[in-house]
Amino acid sequence: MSTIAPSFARQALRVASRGSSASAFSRGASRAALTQCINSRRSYVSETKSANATVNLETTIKADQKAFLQETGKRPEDVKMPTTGLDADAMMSPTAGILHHATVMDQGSRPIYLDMQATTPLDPRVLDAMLPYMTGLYGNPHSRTHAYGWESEKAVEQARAHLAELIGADPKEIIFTSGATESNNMSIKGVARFYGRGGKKNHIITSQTEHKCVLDSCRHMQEEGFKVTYLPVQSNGLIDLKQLEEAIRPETCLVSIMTVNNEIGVVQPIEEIGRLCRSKKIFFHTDAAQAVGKIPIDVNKMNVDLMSISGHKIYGPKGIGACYVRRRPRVRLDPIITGGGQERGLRSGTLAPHLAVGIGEAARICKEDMEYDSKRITSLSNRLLDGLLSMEHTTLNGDRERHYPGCVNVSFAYVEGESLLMALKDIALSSGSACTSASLEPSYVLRALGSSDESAHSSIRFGIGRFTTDAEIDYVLKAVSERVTFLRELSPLWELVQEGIDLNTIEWSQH
Ligand SMILES: Cc1ncc(COP(=O)(O)O)c(C=O)c1O
Ligand code: FES
Repeated sequence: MSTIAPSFARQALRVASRGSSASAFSRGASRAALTQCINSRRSYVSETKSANATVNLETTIKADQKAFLQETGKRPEDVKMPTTGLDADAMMSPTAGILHHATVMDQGSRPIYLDMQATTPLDPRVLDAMLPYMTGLYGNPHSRTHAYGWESEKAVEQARAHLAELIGADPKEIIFTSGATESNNMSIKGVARFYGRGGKKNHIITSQTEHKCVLDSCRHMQEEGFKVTYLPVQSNGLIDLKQLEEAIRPETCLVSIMTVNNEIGVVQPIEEIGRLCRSKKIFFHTDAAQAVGKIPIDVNKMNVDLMSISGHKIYGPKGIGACYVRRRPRVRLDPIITGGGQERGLRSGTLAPHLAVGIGEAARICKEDMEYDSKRITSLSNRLLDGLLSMEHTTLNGDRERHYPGCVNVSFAYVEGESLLMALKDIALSSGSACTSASLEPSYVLRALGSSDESAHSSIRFGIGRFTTDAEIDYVLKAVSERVTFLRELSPLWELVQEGIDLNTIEWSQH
C-alpha cells in the first residue's frame, strides 16, 4: 500500500519524474490552490474511495496549509482550503478516476519536464473551469435568442475580462484567436495592409531574434511590396534603442519587437520602445507569448498598441490565444479571417467557449499567483544557473539581468547539444524553439547574438515553470554534470583543452 507525499496536489499534476530520484516535492502556493481543485471534485472522489487507504488527507492538507500560510504570509481567511477527510490512495489512484483526467498518472514513468517555453501543463484549476463548457454548457456564444447562447457568452466575456486585467487593458481590446501565431500574423499583416495601402506607409521594423511566425509574417509582407528592417541584437540579446530610432523612416507603419525571447529569455526594453514609437506616431506590436502571465505587463504604461498572447504558455489550453488591439488611439487592421464579423469584425468564426474560459482562468490564476510563482521560479532558476555555471566552460546565453528567470539557456563547450539531449533522455529539454527542434541547424537566435556555430550547437534551454520542484532541479544538475563530463571525456577536443592547447592555434586540415 502506498503512502503519499505531503504535497499530493502537486504530485497529482506531476507529468515528470515518477520513478526517478527526483520524487520528493517542494512546497508551493499552487498546491493550496490545487487542493481547492481537488476539493471541488470531492463528490466524484467519494464514489471511488479506496477501501485500502490509510493516509488521512485531512492531516496532509492541514500540514500543507500551515506551510503555505507561513511561506506566503497570507492569512487563512485569504485562502480557501479544502477540509475533506478523503483518503490519499483514493485521491491518487490512477485507475479509480480521481484526477484521472487532470493527470497522466497512468502513463508510466516519464521524463522530468523542463521545456516550459514549448508549452506548459494545463493547470487543473483551468481544466475544472473548462469542463462545464465541454459538456452541459454547449451553447454558441453568439446565439442571442436563448439561454444557451447567453450563458456561453457570459463565460466568454468573463474570460476576456480576466485577460484584460492581466495586461491592464479594457476587455473590449481583447480579440480571441487560435494562438500567438495567429495574433502575430493578424497584427503584422493586418496593420501593414490597412495603413500600407497606396504604398505610403510601407515599412516595418522588427528584430532578427523574433519568433519564426513574426519573421515569416514580415517576409510575407515583403512579397506584397513592403520594406522590412530586421534589427540586429547585441551580444546580450537586446536590441539597441539608438539603432531602432535610426531605422525609423517616414514610411514606417509598425514596429514589432517581442517582450521575452523564447530561446534565451531576455526581456526587451518594451517601455522605452513603446515611448519611442508613440512619440513618432508609429504602431508598436509586441509578441508577448512568453511574457504575459510571467512578468508584470501593462499595455498603457508600455505604450503597446498590439500584443500577442498564447493560452498554452500560461498553463491554459492549446489552440487559443488572444490579441490585444488598442482602441485609443485606435489601431485599425485588415482582418485575416473574415465572415460572420465576430470579435469586432477582426476575427470571424464561432468562438470556442471552453478554450476561452480556459485561457481566461489561466490568466486569472497567473495574476493571482504571479508574485509567488515568480519568487519560486527565480529561486529555482538561480540554483540551476549557479550550478550549471560552476561547471567549467559553460556560459549563459543572453543577459543575466534583463532576463525572465524561467528560461535558462546555457552553452556547454566541447559538447554537442544534440548528443547531450540524447544523453539526457530522462529530462525533457530542448536546444531551442519547438518548431525548429527537428532541424540540426544552429539556432538563428544564438547566431544573431554573435555565437559561433559550435557554441550555438552546444546550447541547451532549461524551462522552469509553476510546477517545477527543487528536487527536479537537484536531479537535473546532477544528471547534466555527470553526462557533460562523460561526453567531454569522449571528445578529442576536450582532451586537447585538458592538455592546455589553445584550440584557436591549431591549423585544421581541410577536406
Ligand atoms: C515567442 C513566441 N511567439 C509565438 C509563439 C507561438 O504561439 P502559439 O503556439 O500560441 O501559436 C511561441 C510559441 O512557441 C513563442 O514562444
Ligand atoms: S511554435 Fe513554439 S517554438 Fe515555434
